[in-house]
Amino acid sequence: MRNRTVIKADTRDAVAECVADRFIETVRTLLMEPDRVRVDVALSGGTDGTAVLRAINDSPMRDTIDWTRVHIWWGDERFVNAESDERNARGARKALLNTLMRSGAIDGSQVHEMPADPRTPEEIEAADQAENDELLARVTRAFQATIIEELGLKPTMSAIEDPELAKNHRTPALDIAMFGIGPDGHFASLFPGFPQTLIDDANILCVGVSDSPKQPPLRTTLTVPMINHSARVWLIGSGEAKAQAVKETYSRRNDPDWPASFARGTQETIWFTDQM
Ligand SMILES: O=C1O[C@H](COP(=O)(O)O)[C@@H](O)[C@H](O)[C@H]1O
Repeated sequence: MRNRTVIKADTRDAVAECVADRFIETVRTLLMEPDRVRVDVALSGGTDGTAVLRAINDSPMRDTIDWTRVHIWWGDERFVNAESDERNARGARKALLNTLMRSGAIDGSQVHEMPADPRTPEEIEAADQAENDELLARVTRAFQATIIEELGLKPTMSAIEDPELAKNHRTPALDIAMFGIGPDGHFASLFPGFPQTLIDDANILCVGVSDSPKQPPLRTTLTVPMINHSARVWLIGSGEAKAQAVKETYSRRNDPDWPASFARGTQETIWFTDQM
């Protein structure tokens, strides 16, 4: 098993601060690598994910990062109107990104939001599951093309026969992917017993969920193959409500009933908690 670690802090706030400190230090270190052009990170919504972003925002070390070379992604998103408070991206803007954008440290081209629902409330109300599935399939296919364009070329490029061409292609990979863990053990929008959790085709990087057990029902999410190409996968679960999920997801391997048990970074996989 590749590098599974638990980092424990005493309180929920201390967990968020600990992740924030590690995030800042890791990004700074990566940006110092001689060949490094940029760092790509995936953020999370939810209570823990948003607390981490606030802690980064409040850190005296925040501005020691050269944010002009940091690109922002999300592990999952709620497929609702772009301005909805339910959007993980909107939560992230309020907690951190607005500060960075206002100061000019980050610009819009570095922020890669997952798609929002373009429909009117009436159209959403009238849509059936088949229409939702079709729309989600369409927008996630388009977003997958963005991932490939930004983070590497086609994940199947290793199959290309021309070795010279193949050398220039890499599997899309994030440098840091952070996830909150739900009390049911979900991470991103990969829920217990859901088929999306079981996708193991490396060509499928991003998919839709039209019947999420957690509101809102329509979502987009990175898949396990995409997540597990990340160098560093960080899972955050604080508070008593997450205690069992943290324990089960850390101690199990690839258990569909505890989706975060599938998480595995190529360099490190860390559970941050105040519970174990
Ligand atoms: O719906 C979601 O839930 C998880 C966990 O959220 P929490 O409120 O239980 O901490 C979150 O990580 C994910 O990004 C979000 O879409």
